[in-house]
Amino acid sequence: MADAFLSSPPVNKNNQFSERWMITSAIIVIILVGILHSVSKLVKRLKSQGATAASLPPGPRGLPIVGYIPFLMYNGRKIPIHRQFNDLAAQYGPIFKIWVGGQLHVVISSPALAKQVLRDDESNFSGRDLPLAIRACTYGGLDLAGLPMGRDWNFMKKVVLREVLSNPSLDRCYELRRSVVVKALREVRSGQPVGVLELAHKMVANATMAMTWGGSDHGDVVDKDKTRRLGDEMMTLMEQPNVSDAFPLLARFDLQGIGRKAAEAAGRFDRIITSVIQKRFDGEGSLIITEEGKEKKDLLQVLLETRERSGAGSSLASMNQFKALLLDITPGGAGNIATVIEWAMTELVKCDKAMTNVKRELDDVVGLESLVEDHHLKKLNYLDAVVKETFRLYQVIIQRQALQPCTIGGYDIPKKAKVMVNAWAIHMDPRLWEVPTEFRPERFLESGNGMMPFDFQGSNSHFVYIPFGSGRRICAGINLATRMLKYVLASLLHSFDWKLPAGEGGSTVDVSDEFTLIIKKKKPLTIVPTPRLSCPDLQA
Ligand code: HEM
Repeated sequence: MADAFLSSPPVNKNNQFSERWMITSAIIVIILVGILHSVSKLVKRLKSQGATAASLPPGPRGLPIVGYIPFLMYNGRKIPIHRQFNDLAAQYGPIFKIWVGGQLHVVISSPALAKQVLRDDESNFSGRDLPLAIRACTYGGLDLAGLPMGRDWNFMKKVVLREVLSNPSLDRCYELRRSVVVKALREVRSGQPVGVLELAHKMVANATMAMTWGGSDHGDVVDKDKTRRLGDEMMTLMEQPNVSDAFPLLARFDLQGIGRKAAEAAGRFDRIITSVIQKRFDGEGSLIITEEGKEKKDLLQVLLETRERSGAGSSLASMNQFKALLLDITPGGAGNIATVIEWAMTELVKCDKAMTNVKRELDDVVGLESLVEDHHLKKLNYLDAVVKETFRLYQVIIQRQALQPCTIGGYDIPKKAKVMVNAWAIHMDPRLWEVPTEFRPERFLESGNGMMPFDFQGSNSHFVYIPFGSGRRICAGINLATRMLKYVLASLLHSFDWKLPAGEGGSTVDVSDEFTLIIKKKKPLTIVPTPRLSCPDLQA
């Protein structure tokens, strides 16, 4: 972040130093004034809500004004935030606080307290404090993840769960994702190293776009690669730490330029989505007729028909909310899925036993003469366990905001405090999981320990397993995420044998991670494919 402050362009070599010094000093003064103002406002707010420092959760001392930011960012070891929070929980307990600039963050690391936040007291913890870049990219927070829980959110969530991303709707657009995935498999060359994240991202993002609005294969409206790159650009901006988020008074200065860049990228994305929707209103490209003569609807078509039925033009059905929802699906959801695929492949190339088991199951269920198809997925139990175990190891922090002052675990939580459930810490707790750091898909196949079977809702595992959050604000894309992830992962594993490049062994694979909005692999996984199917579909 410091670099961003100091990187104003030099005008003249001779006075470069004094120019920089003046700009830097000016920025520092603005920051200090802004920070002091934010802090004094916050102290007043806390006092007015009756929360005293003594009744807040315990936590590490930060520095005046900036709070704990320097320790999180410059601790010399670059430890990702989910791991730092886990270390702090070991010191301060399952609920602790830190100040990030003028903002109070409360971090939760136990199933019982997660249940209170996500389920028992969910309407109070249903807020989301959106970073400015996310607001800029989602029409001011109009996407489903950003909308406050209320009439519009209820309507949109119902539309998504019952119509757009329901299983029947995803069945209807299977051909659209299949054609993209098969095309990408055909492009994989035997013996040539493949960057797994890049390939998975291309497959998932293009397939998601094809499912969502038909893509360029069906209507020549959108250049898929260009749109995917634009989506990446937006995601990168959303993930960047922004000083304006920690010190809202500085937001108007947009010191890092993140707000401006995000608004500009969002404008370009909006033009794409608007042109796609306009074509639909003009009656173009709404239905796809497959080779078997069946009509298939893409997700946008389902969305527009639902909007029509619900009375188009009402505030509930505001067009920007619908457009923002498309952004949740792609690029938002697609990026998450590709990241989890890279983690799953990483664990499998490291673990011969799991790789052998998953391949044996694919051979039994699918056979070496066929590609994986959607209908096979329900029978792939070991693959299901691999996916669940990958979610356990690489899941993330669930972010909410308190809408009213309240208490958790006996501590006061003031209104507007950011409440973060560190799902990763819960998934890694040795009191809850046997050898939690080990990749062991079998733990999701076993039964009889009183907590099985694990699902993705949180409640039947007593909040020990919460990769998609829980309660009414639970992830809206579970169906799409799990079906797409299993389909792409199974297709890659069944179509090719994957080996590490010469000289690398399973034990040497780098598994270091970093936290942005999700847990990402720091060093991309590169592996080498050898075809294993005698299947005409793969011969282009
Ligand atoms: C690997 C895949 C994914 C993971 C691990 C994941 C995880 C999550 C988590 C942890 C939350 C917060 C839930 C809470 O606050 O309790 C969430 C919310 C959400 N996710 Fe996902 N997600 C994934 C994929 C997707 C996809 C593909 C979509 C596509 C539509 C999606 C759409 C959403 C939306 C709209 C919300 C906000 C729901 C609300 O606030 O009501 N996610 N997701």
